[in-house]
Amino acid sequence: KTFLVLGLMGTLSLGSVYAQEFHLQPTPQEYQAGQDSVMVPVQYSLQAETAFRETPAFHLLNTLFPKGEGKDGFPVYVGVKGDKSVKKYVRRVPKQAEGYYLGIEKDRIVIVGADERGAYYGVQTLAQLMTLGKLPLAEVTDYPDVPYRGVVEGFYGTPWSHEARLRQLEFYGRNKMNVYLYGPKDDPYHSTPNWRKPYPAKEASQLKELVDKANENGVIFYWAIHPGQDIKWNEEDRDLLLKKFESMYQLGVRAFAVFFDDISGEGTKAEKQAELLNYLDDHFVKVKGDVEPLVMCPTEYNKSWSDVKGGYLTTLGDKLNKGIQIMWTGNRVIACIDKESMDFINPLLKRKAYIWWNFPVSDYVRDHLLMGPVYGNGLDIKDDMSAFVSNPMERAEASKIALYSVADYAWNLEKYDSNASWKRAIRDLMPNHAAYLETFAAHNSDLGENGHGFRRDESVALQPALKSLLAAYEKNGEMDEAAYKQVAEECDKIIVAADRLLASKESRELIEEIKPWLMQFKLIGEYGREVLKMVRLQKQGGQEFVAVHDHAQALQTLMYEVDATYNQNPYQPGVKSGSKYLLPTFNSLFETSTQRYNKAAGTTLDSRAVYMPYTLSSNVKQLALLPMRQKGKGGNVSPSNEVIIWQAGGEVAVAMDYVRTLESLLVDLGTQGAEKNFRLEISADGVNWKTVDLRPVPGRTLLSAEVSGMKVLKIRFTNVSGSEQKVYFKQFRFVEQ
Ligand SMILES: CC1=[NH+][C@H]2[C@@H](O1)O[C@H](CO)[C@@H](O)[C@@H]2O
Repeated sequence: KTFLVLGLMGTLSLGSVYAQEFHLQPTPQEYQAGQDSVMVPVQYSLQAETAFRETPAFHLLNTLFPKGEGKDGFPVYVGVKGDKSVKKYVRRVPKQAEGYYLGIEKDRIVIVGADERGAYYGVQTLAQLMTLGKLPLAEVTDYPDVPYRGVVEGFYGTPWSHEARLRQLEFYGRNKMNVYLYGPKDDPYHSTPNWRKPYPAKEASQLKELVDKANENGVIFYWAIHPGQDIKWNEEDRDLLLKKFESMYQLGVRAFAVFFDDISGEGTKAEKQAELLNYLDDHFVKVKGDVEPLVMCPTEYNKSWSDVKGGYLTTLGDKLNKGIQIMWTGNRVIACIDKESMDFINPLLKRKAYIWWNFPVSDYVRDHLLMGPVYGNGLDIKDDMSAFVSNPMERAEASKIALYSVADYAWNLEKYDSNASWKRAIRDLMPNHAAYLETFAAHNSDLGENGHGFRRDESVALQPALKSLLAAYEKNGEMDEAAYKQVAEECDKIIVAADRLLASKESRELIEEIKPWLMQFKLIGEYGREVLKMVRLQKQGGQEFVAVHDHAQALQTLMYEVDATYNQNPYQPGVKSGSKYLLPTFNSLFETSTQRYNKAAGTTLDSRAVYMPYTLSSNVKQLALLPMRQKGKGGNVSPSNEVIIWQAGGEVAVAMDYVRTLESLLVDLGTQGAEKNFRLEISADGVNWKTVDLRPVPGRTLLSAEVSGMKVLKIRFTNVSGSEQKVYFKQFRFVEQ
């Protein structure tokens, strides 16, 4: 039970305010603070075995006191169960691994770990209490629910930088996370083609530095290999893999993993995978004697991909040496973990699954940031999993909001409170801008439509006002004044928050990561402000509506430009913000108010809310209504599944809002030889046309146009065969430079 009697007397004027919000992270199993406190000592005298001085706990302790260690300092008794120096307290120490007892008394501080890492965690907790300005007379009896807690850097996309990883490892130490698994999919020495090769000198020395940093912070650095796509099940590859592990061992790595996820072919065979892992276990791990248990990620790593009757999972469960950990992402690739998930997998694996939780990873929704609370995992499964590690975003600093709460959850499941933890995570990340970061994070948490169907809540506090404002106005043109006021105030908060964060001196690495989203966020706040004015003016019928409408459209264009300029990756390019409720609501209000104004004033103001720089026109009936899609820095005409009856001379044209420069253009009519019957033309002024070559892509019906560098205002594609053509309209897509 955690009860925080914080009746710390007036002496803690500043502290007592802060103390009200004070909360140890992660939430301890048991924390009892009395009425009294002692001054934070400026010096300490160490009462410990000499061996203690070699441990990370000592190095951390030694940084906590301004005047360091001295024989007249405040006595600090610290050690692990069995040490003479702390014998008196041994009964207070929890039996769980990594547990600790921390006692703050009038004349001493006592820290006893169940083991070395427990002592380190006791010092981390002391460090947090010392920020209170005075040390409460307190007792903390604490231990983790889940044995392994931390992060697997296992995402697709730009691997974290060396500096980002160093910062992460300190963060893990502070949050009592004890594992970091290095496995970035796009590191060529982790995966195919170079998993067989040792790292080049620079990368090798950086990895050594990471291992040292991890050790300092009580973190087990797991190096993972991802050989499955091209591994041969023979002695040569097995020995090459062993040699690679040996080269990593020479760099200081003492924990190893083998990932077989996202592969096809020979490498997916369970018997072979088990044979290899057992070989490594018997001939490397057990031989070295100072290496952590092996971890493996199976090819069938989630229930929706598993075929229990096929026997893949049961083969691993039956054949893998008992000490080897097997990872699991839950019922689907992206899924929250609950009791039912664990009851499915553990019997098959014949061990507690090592949870690889795919959140806040965003490599399948790269235009979104996942800054919301960590919620949806069961609070009743602490005894069902051997680990809970999070696969984060490629934006390391932005991932810390979720990672803070993952640490909180995995340490003490029953006491976990997702919303309270989320607020603390934000304050921990930006103490001086917490309110602004919370405003931003609240509206940047959902993923948008995605292939995994995984969604998150967003704009939770504002949702009701957004909904009732929209409903009142759209259904019967009424104004819900209370909702209007709340949304208007939120727009002001959004604009201020974006500016303050963009200009902040604090956490520059975070701001640089999320800058495009902050820019987009500000534009959304300004857009919302204008749209609210439009709604008000439309009801009054004032002429000023037009000017405000045009300003709102200008903001739509600026939002489009941000989306088309930044984060242009080949998967989900662009910058989406407030995409679940905030922006859709503003867009609906924009469209409805403009349509209503047009009707009343007989005007033809453009009521399309989502800025679209490209306009389709066609005299081919079945093409005329196909929507244009803007995607990243380019556009495409939505394909049609029908057979198109394309009359002789029929054409499809795309007009740009202003002259742009093309990089590439692809057309696919689903029939060979289409380039003989159709002509592609480009115009930079809408008057003069130039025919462009259409090159068939070998073996496909795809035609590629040589347009790189061409200025374009209009594109035209015409049936010049002189007769009707029956073709498909599978692709018409261009990319700008
Ligand atoms: C175990 C596993 N392997 C893949 C898969 O989960 O999906 C993740 C999210 O796309 C991706 O980052 C990861 O590399």
